[in-house]
Amino acid sequence: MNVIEVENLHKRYKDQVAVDDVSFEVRAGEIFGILGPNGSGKTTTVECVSGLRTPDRGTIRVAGIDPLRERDALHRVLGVQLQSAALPDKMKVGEVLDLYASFYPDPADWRELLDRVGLGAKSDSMFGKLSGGQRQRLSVALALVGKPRITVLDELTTGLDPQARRDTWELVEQVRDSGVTVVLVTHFMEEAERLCDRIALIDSGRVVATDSPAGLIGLVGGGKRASFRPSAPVDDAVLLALPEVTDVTRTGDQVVVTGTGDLAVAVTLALAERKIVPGALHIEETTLDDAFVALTGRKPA
Ligand SMILES: Nc1ncnc2c1ncn2[C@@H]1O[C@H](COP(=O)(O)OP(=O)(O)OP(=O)(O)O)[C@@H](O)[C@H]1O
Repeated sequence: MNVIEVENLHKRYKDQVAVDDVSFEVRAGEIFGILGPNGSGKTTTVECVSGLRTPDRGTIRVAGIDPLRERDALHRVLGVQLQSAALPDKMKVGEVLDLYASFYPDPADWRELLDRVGLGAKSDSMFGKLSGGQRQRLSVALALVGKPRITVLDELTTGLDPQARRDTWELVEQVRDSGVTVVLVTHFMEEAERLCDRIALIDSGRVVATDSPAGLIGLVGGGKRASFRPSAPVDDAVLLALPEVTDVTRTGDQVVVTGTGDLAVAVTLALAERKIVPGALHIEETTLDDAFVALTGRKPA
């Protein structure tokens, strides 16, 4: 079942087209990633979905609700955490939650919510004293205080250290596992690959592809990559003749072979038959980064 449907969304700011033509569906119970480099139109897209901006064209439905026409109904099903929520430094965490809870007719028990996001001991702390990771956790609690069916989390881990980022990822999974559909906006390929059930890959205001992380990687041939420095010259044709190999590129004396299956074994055997040693052999799985580069023709920002 789809809980969000976006069709042909277009939004321009004066002479800047932020969202050119974006369509996607979000299914109930998934973590859906909106992934793309800075400035690709992700925030504008979710602001339109959240009823905070008026699209120039296109249709949006959130649990069947038109975000612009039925704001109160939207408010009941969708909890939003947008980038850099500004809260007064001197406000206590508990006071912030009390305030947000007062916006809803039937709010969640915010103390329980604070425990869930790992801030149970912080209700008397001032917002200004929280670390970056704690602020992000609080922002997740604020997005959930209205007991939404769907939540939008925008650039949740930007600026966090690796441990805080991993903790936040676990929290997002817990939110999904508690039955809330999550729309996760991110420009971190690794984050999307690790967390999302499906991803809309966005570039310059357009959806380049929508699929599971494995599906996106599969779209570009998927599989593996082996790079090495051969001890003697080897023709591309020798490598391309192997059924596991789909492509061979070279940078200086380094050879990069992409393919599938037992790529490294096939390549090293073929080289061994010619008494060539693959120096500095390095084997990698194709990542979303690679898929992004292949699908857009450029590096992620
Ligand atoms: N309020 C605004 N007025 C004018 N231009 C804007 C405004 N908001 C965004 N833009 C421009 O629209 C484009 C898309 O921005 P948007 O914030 O939606 O992208 P994004 O993918 O979320 O990027 P980021 O991750 O950097 O926030 C950018 O070129 C941005 O400069």
